[in-house]
Parts: sequence; structure tokens; C-alpha cells
Amino acid sequence: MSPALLIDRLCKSYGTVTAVSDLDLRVEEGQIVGLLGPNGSGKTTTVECAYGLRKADSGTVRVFGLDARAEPGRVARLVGTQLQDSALPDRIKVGEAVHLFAALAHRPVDEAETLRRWGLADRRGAGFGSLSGGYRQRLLVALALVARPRLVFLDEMTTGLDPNARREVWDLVEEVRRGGTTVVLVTHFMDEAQRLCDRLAVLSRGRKIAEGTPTEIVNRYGGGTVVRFPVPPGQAVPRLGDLPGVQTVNHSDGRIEVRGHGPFLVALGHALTVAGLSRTPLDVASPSLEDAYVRLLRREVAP
Ligand SMILES: Nc1ncnc2c1ncn2[C@@H]1O[C@H](COP(=O)(O)OP(=O)(O)OP(=O)(O)O)[C@@H](O)[C@H]1O
Repeated sequence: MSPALLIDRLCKSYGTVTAVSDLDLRVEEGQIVGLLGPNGSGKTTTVECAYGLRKADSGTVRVFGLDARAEPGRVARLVGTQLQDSALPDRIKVGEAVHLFAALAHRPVDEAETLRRWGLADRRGAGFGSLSGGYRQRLLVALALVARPRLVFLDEMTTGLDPNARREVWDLVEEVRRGGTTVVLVTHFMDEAQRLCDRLAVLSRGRKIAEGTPTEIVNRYGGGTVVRFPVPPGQAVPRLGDLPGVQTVNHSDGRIEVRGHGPFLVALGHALTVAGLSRTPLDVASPSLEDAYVRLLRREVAP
């Protein structure tokens, strides 16, 4: 079965600025895949080349096996994309926008149901320009889905939403995926990526520098889990540095800090029990996706 999206060696420059360089990306049908990366790393350019808004300098994009360059019309019917804020006129009403998009679609979703689902029913008669940032955002995401795309690109879909609204949008995106739509999500929010994405690709300066599930990224780049505990004066401490998975051990001021990965927690617990320290309170700090992301990018920019 063809993947929903297959990008092969995509390159795109704007004049002398290289926006995307030799980028490969594979998105299987039914997945939510996140594109992460700092400002200007090439995420939007990648997405825009993938759905045909921009022409790549070289490389290929296939959507469900169709070559996007050779068959732009067929590809356009399979993909949906979230418009930029500036793409809708301020005076268009929420209900009119949904109606317009539905009228253009081959097999549109139910308009009333869309308005209800995205919390827009009360604002059906409001002009786009009068909406708060959060409601604009909801409308733009809702419009991306009106034509029931099999693959949808959502670019910073929860920017400007309050915490509750973000969670509501996450639930809706999961529902969209359950309905069979594949999602490519551009985001700067690590909690969003962790919660929604099956896989992540991290871009830096137009190149893909890491890829994997959120857990793989955390395990690979997060720097390991840190366990800290106090040691009573006079207490003999076992040799922790030799335990499997332990990376570093630091003693200072009656406290020990052990950093490690993989199976080291079990080995550490066992060693402490054998040493009579089973009741010692352990402070365990596991790295988050944000920790991993920040470390990865620091490593990238390090000379
Ligand atoms: N239309 C354009 N003309 C000239 N340069 C552009 C254009 N669009 C993007 N760029 C440049 O291409 C590079 C990649 O930009 P892009 O918008 O793809 O990055 P991004 O990762 O989506 O950034 P952000 O997180 O800020 O949205 C940047 O250096 C940007 O300045």
C-alpha cells in the first residue's frame, strides 16, 4: 500500500536562501506526523511543496502514490490544508465560509455538524475579522476538513488558543484521524506533539536532523533519566557507575545524582536495596520531549 505522503530528496530555495535541502519524509496512512523545528527551519515550505502550493526545485512528492507534479488535480482532491489567517476576507461570515468551502467540495461534510463540532455554531453570523484569534483558528482548521481530505496539513493549528480550547482541538484532531484521515502537523508545542503524533521529524536549517516516535526521540536525545537521593553520613554507597545503563554518578553535599538510560532504574533500585538504602526517598526526573528537542537543537548549533 502506498504511503499517504512520500517526500524524496526535496529541495527548495528562495533566491540565495536554502529553505529545504534533500528532505525525505514518509507518512503512513492513518498516522499523525509532526514536523518540528525552529523558526525558519523549512517546515512550512515543506508542507507547501507537499500540497502543491509551491514548486520544489528538485525532489518528488507522492500523495497516496500519485506524483504531485504530474497529477496536481487528483492530488488536490485528496489533500486539505489549513489556510493562513490572511487568506479569508474579514467580512466573510463564519457560516458563509463553511458554505463556500462545502460548495466547492466534491463530497463535503455536513455544514451544521461542522459548525457544531468546532464550537462555531453560535458564531455562524459573525464576520471572520470580528472573531478572536482562537475562533479564527478553529474556523481555519474546520475549513481544511470540509472536503473530507484523506490527508490534511495543519500548520500551527492551536496557536492563539486558550488551554481548554487547545485540548478540545486535540480531541477533534484525534477524532479526525479515527475517521481515517492522515494528518501532518506543524507545531512548536511539544505537549501537542507528544500527545497527538505517532511520529516526529525535526528540521533544522532545511534538513531533517531527527525522526522517530516521541518516545524514541526522548530516549535518543533527552540525556537520560536523573535520580537524586540523599545519603546518610557514614553510609557506605555501592559502586553505582558500573551498573548497566548508568552514564554518570555525582556525589556532592550528602546527595548522589545518577544519570542513566534503559534498564538502569531497576539495577539502581536493586543496588540500593542490597546496600540497605531501600527506604531512601528517590527523586526521579525523566526527560520530556521538550528537553530532548532543546538538547538536539543545541547540539546542532554547537560549533
Ligand atoms: N516566500 C519566501 N521568500 C523568501 N524566503 C522565504 C519565503 N518563505 C520562506 N522563506 C525563507 O525560507 C526559510 C524557511 O522558511 P519556512 O517558513 O519554511 O520555515 P518554518 O520552519 O515554517 O518557520 P516558522 O516556524 O517561523 O513558521 C526561512 O529562511 C525563510 O525566511
